[in-house]
Amino acid sequence: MADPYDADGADHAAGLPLRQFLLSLHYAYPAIIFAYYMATSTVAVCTLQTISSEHAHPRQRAITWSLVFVILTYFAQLLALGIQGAVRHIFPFADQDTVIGLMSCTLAFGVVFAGLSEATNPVWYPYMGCFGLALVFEPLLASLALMVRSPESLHFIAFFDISAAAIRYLAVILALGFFFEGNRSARQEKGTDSERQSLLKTNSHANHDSDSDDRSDGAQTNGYGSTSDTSTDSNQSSDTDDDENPYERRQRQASEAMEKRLKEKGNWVTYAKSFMVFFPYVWPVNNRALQVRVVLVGFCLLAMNFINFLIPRQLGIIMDSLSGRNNTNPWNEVLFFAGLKLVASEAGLSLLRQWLWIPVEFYSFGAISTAAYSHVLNLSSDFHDSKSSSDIMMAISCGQSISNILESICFRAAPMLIDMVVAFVYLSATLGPYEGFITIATAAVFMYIATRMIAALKSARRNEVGAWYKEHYVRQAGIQGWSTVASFNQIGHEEDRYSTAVEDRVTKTQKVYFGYVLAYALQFLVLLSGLLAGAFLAVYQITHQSATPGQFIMLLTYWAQMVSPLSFFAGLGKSISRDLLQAEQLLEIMQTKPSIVSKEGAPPLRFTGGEVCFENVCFSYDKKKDILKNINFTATPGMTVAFVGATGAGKSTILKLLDRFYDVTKGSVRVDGQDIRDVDLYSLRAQIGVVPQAPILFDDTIMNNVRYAKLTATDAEVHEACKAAAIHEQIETFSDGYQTKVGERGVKLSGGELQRVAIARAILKRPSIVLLDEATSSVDTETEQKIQEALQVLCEGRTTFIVAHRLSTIMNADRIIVVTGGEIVEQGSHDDLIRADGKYAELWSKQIFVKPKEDKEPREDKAASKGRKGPNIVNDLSAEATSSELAKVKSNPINGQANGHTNGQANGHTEDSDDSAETNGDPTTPAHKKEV
Ligand SMILES: Nc1ncnc2c1ncn2[C@@H]1O[C@H](COP(=O)(O)OP(=O)(O)OP(=O)(O)O)[C@@H](O)[C@H]1O
Repeated sequence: MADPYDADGADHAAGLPLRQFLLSLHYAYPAIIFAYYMATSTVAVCTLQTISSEHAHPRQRAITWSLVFVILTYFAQLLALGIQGAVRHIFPFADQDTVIGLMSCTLAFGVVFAGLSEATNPVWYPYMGCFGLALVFEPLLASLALMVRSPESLHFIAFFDISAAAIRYLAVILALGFFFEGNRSARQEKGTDSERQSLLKTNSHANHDSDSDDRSDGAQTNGYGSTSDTSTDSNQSSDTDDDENPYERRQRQASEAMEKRLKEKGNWVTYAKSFMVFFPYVWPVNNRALQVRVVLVGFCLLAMNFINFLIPRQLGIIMDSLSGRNNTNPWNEVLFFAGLKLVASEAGLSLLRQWLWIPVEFYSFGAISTAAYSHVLNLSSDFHDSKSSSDIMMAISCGQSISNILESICFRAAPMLIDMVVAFVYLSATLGPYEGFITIATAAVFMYIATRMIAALKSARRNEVGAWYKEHYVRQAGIQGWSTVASFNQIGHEEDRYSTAVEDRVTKTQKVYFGYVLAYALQFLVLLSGLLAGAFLAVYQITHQSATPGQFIMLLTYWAQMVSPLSFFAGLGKSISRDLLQAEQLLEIMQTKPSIVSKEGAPPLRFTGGEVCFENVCFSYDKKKDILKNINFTATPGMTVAFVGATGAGKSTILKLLDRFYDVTKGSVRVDGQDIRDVDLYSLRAQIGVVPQAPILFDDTIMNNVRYAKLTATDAEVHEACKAAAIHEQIETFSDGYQTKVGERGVKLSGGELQRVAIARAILKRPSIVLLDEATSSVDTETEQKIQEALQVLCEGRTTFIVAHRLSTIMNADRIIVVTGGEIVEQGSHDDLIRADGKYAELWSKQIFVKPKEDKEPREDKAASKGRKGPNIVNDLSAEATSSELAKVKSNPINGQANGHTNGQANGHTEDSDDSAETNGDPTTPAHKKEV
């Protein structure tokens, strides 16, 4: 390449070492600036200084303008050199290192400028460090440039250079000055800040584009990943629904969790370490064969890098061979090229790599999903009560994101980076540093534009997702609530609602789609400009015999090969942050420890009859509001204890403590003298059978649902349990009998059938302690009677705890405990409590519990069944019993009034209601009403 200094006589033999030094500085200076900026910015991000930096610098704008001047001076110098070259017909118009140095400085300071102009509250040392470096290097470069010039070469351009350098130096000093002056005035103002602070929240970042940096911006404004932090966003979002859709809510919660953990951990490195919990699932720890596969995949990737390097080179060789520039045989070269293409194709290395990788990938996916599912099942009630099941399921399915992150970094980013570095080095080596510079500058501009475009499309994308959820919701609501829609004649309304939602979604999708098309167009324009610049340079070199046509072809092929890595890198940050957010949701679950676990080495429960003792039990769900206060009672083996009281009093909570779904806050629960916290949890639950208020069945056959209590039970055992639960005959009438599918959560069964299947399930378990939580609620009289009969079978001889609102169902319990506001206010038998004339008597008087017992049983049988030692649950009141019970209540002065009132009501009903009429929530019939 021609050296203009020779033409100008600037290069002296005596100044050769200085010239060499200057040459290396031209390359080193921008490289140092760039390396320093990237390294310190990475440290600032990794150590969360970008998040904690909260105060805007008062002179940030002035500093940014100083930087603009610095960049402009480099431009001006380049322009002057170009003009001089054009006027004097010299090309290249100056030393290669001088021009590359100026261009690289423009690029390096351009990167610094891009960072500074986008940052709201920047961490300053990366920027100030660059200015500091400029303070040292600029005078050094300027004086060296002067020293290596001969006096006769000090014409106009030299003076221009010196002036530009001087202005630049001044701009650097000004930038530093602004920084320190701004700091000083900020410190002074800080003292008076508190007095001046507005009472209203200021929106200092209103115009700040959050999209530029998901992480830091969110943290600095409305929290990490905030969804409504900019005016742009809020404006754009205002035309959509204000409500947060489930996707946004999950994203926001994950962002908040991420920010919280980041702050706790202090930096990204320790934060990333917490993901090590997934290591055993991602890396096949105990599987040597899979480990070997991973290593081989690594070799495949390296081989692929090498092939990617060889292919463009080989094309160049073929070209030169065809044009006779080298002495190779084009046939052989083409054959070799074909071989390379085959190895690089989907049928070559790629196939091998996939074959090696697929088992590893599926190992990881399977291992994470199973571990997450198992972890969730082993978590305690507090976790399951506080999380929505859809969120948990979403989080479990996020396992894939962990392997996505690793795959993106190890198998895509790393090889692509190697490809790009190799291409850059090879192009610089074969076509000179100008070509190298063009490559790197194009890549930098491409990346900048691509990341900016992705960020700019963020809010449009968010709107699209919101519209998509809205459409989904409207559709789902219409279909699920079809009967309501149809019966209220609102089909037209629903159609309109849906079409509006679809229109809205389509408009927003189009916006996003068009945005992406535009972004791609812009990115490819950048690439095209770079390619054209590179191609012109190569053509110049070919015409000046310093390059071959083969190298030109090689250049074009490398450029084509660089497109996909560049696009990938532009979207890498975004995709990793999305995967990280998803992984965060799973990590949160995986880090949750079950609150109810068996103590280490806890012995199994020694069951000796089923005595249950609550001693000074206090409990709170949230450690703030006391739900149970000082609960004391003992149930002897085989006893039936009923809990009554107002809704929300804490009755079901008592049952949950016994089943150890929660642990007491104070006091203890003992079974046969053993604190349930000291025994094996599994052995405790093995002794307890629960019939909940709303039993949940699996979407499976009745047979399998009942058998769930004892997976080894035979069909005959299941039939027996169902007979005992008085549901067998009904099941037999179903078209598929025991093989009938019950539907999701048992929706295909009626309430009474569902409850009896649940009772059959509990009977099959043969528990020693029975918990019935309003097991006969919401069913008709006849079904209730059947259920009560089934319960008698279940509870016989077992310690039984019943929660009931209908007092008629528990009046024969051995002990009735009245709970009010989490405290036991009364306990005793029905008669004792009626006599005591307290809360229970009051409740009793309010309930008209008159219900006919169809006298199907012969009198003797009835007497026999009365004599049987059963669970003492009343399934009904006989007419005599009813009269005597009411007489008792009537004899109470306090109840006389109440009774008069209730009787009045009952009588009122008697006159004008039919057989199915209910009074005060209890079914009544004319037969009894007459008696009353
Ligand atoms: N998982 C939970 N987390 C927080 N609070 C809860 C939880 N479960 C119940 N509570 C609260 O505890 C109190 C007692 O609830 P509990 O279900 O024991 O009442 P209850 O007497 O059985 O009521 P009901 O007769 O209506 O079933 C209520 O105020 C309820 O809101």
